[in-house]
Amino acid sequence: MTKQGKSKTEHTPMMQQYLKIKKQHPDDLVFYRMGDFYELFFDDAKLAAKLLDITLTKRGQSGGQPIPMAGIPFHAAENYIARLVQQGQTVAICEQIGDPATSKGPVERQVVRVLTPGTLSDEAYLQDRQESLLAALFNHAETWAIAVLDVASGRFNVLQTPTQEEALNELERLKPREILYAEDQTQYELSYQATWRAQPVWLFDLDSAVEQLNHQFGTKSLSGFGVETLTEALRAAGCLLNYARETQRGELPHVNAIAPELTSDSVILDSATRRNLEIDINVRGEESHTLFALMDHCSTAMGSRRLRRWLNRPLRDQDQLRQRQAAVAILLDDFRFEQFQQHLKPIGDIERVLARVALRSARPRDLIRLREALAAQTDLQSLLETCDNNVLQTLRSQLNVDPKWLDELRSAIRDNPPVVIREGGVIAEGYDHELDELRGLDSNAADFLAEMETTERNRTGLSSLKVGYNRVHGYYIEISKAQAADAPVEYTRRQTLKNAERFITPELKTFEDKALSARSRALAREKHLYDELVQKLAENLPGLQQFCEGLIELDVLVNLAHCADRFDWNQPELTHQNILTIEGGRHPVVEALNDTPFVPNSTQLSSDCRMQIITGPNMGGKSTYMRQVALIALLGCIGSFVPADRAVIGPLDRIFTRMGSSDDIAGGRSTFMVEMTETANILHNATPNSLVIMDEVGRGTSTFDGLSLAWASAEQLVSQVQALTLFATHYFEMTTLGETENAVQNVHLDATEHDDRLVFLHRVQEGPASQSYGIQVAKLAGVPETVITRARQRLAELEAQPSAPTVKPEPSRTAVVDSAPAQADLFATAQHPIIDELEQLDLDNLTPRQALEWLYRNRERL
Ligand SMILES: Nc1ncnc2c1ncn2[C@@H]1O[C@H](COP(=O)(O)OP(=O)(O)OP(=O)(O)O)[C@@H](O)[C@H]1O
Repeated sequence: MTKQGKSKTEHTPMMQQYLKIKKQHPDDLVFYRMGDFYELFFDDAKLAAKLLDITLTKRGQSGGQPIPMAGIPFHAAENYIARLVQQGQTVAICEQIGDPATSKGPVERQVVRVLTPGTLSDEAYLQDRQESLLAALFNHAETWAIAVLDVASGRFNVLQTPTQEEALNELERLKPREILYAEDQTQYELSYQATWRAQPVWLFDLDSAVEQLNHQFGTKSLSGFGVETLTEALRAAGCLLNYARETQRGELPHVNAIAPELTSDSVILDSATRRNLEIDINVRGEESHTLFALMDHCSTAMGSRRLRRWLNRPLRDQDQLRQRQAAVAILLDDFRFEQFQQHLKPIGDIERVLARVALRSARPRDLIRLREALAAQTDLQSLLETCDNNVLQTLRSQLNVDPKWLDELRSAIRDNPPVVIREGGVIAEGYDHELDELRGLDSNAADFLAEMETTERNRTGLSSLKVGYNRVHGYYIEISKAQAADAPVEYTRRQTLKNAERFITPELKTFEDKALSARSRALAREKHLYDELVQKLAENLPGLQQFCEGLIELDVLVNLAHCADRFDWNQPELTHQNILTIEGGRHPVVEALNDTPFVPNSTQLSSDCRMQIITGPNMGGKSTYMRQVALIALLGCIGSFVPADRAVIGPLDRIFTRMGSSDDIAGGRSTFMVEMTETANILHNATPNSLVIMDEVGRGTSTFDGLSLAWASAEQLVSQVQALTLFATHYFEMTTLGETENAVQNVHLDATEHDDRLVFLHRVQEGPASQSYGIQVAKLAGVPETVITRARQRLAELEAQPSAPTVKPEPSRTAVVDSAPAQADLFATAQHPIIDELEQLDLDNLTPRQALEWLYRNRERL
């Protein structure tokens, strides 16, 4: 049992206060403010000491037991809190709100904020180029609902899906740091670290959700947002809003709208596809060498976050995509994007600044950032004026903000203000008459002190005499130890230092009272003015948010133009025909990383050819080729130009990939199980508008099982599903599928042996591959020579067998294995040279001796 359980009367009054607060926050680490420290007690202290690697101490005794305690200096708390929250903890900040001078017993304290992984808005806790989202998941019957809020920007979305699997896919796309769910429902394993938090079921009540949301947006009905019928999503949204308010301990005025995200609007990418295409996380779970890492040259952090969101949610609305393309094309003209970049680069993260304005936690430097952004308005608008394009003209009008805000911020805030308003020095001179006057009194002090120092030094003849000020002890006259004994009698000792004594005089005391009061009045005035300014900005939030939205979208479009120019990408054509044509396509990331020139390849998928069966040696470039096709399609669906000489992209609804393999140890699934689950998902959900990438399906099991499964899956995809499919395989027999299915084309990647070296051509050519080169590739990879030699021998033996064992078809497999040849590996198809020679022997004209010699010679070769 923890010590918190002890009877209340056994604790000191302060501990009683602490325990009362802790009881209301059983799951949070309570940061209990004591002077210049936040203290944690009992189990909180032990956990924090472990997670932060700080010292665990003891504080006196309570209830007869020493109290475990860990302390964090107030001024360094942000860093510690950030580390705790990153590790999935929640922190309740409990401040002193009473006045210690007048309090009887412990000072009154209150939790002023709860920091949780999904509700952060302070700069110190957030990653620049990544959103930190809060979500709520709710399931009722056949509906799965997600509400998602970015507290740091105010964006609030809801969506519903008909299956759990799709809902989990959406969570994988959004990657919320914290997910709320009803306590009678389940939490799920996701591929990234998310904190799941159970909430009482009644918080998902529909009526109170609708009421809360209307209250939040100041509306009577939610129909204007297009979410009225999404009842399950509204229940999730209600619970989420309540939680966000609780943690912020206040209103969220920047959350002023809710928007539905319809899954039917986007090209769906499941989590396996997201991982395989390495959109913003590579297969090793890192950010490097991803499409996002390659493309992110956004000028602002908020632009980067938006680009990431676009890449993760490609769109189906071709009109919208064409408009984006047209905007990118205009920005490319005369390198216009470079001029925009110049003006966008100095702009800070005002999306988050505005959220902090709304939450009244904006710091002086936030306002400077806002000021800098507003200062770019005129230049950006006049640049946009020259762009004849709908999207860019809409952005231009979005950037319209009343110039009075820029004027106000210019006149109100000093150029290099301190980090916090606490010590003052933020409000500029000339902004407020009263403040200037109070400051005047304070600065006159400097003259007064200098004058006093001279007079007193002359009067006393003490050369070491100095007049000074320090925050703790106030004003003083300092005299060195050696001369201190000669201080005049009216000097009263105030403080003793190692080498000096400090004194006060009645005259200095009177001055001190006056100066300190002017200083504290000036500080109070400054704080008041600052709060008033933030309040005024907060009241004008929608206009500023619209300005910010305009900047973000402009930044992303400018970035797309930058990429098109830098990587030599071209504008794809979007069509309603169900085709995918690529000429001279490249894999953008492989191309950028490789030292050697990238070999472009073309692709043609249409009703005549719905599936390419791709064969070729390991390392030949099959995976790269297939990924490049998917990435080109994806880029086309965000409105970007693409790495190809020419591309025509039909209407896509989903991109599926089944590639590589990894154990899902956490989920308890073997490599083969993962492979088959992903294959099942594709076979169930792909449509003729889906792009399907299958890499080596079936390789995780025995040859015949694997080949049969690969065959049947491919057959189903091409004949029933009719999806646009790229199917790479090492099962050479798969290349005969085209004999029965017209819409199947064989292509291969090739290699040649040159001076005993294997050279990969990386060129996609028509027809099936003729050789596997597996052993040569193994040699390249450094497999020991003895093993390579033995492998060659074994290969020859296998190839020399008259025929490999045939499969006895089970009834259910008949269709597959009827046409599946006996030996299932590409190695086996190349005829051994000895058999070639044997076939060519002219037996009728061979002497017995010659025949025997031939036998001896060739036995040696085996
Ligand atoms: N078109 C290309 N141009 C230049 N280099 C390429 C090209 N395609 C692939 N490569 C290079 O070849 C390497 C191997 O390619 P990839 O992984 O696609 O081969 P693979 O055929 O899928 O191999 P495996 O069957 O072993 O998975 C890549 O890492 C890349 O460096």
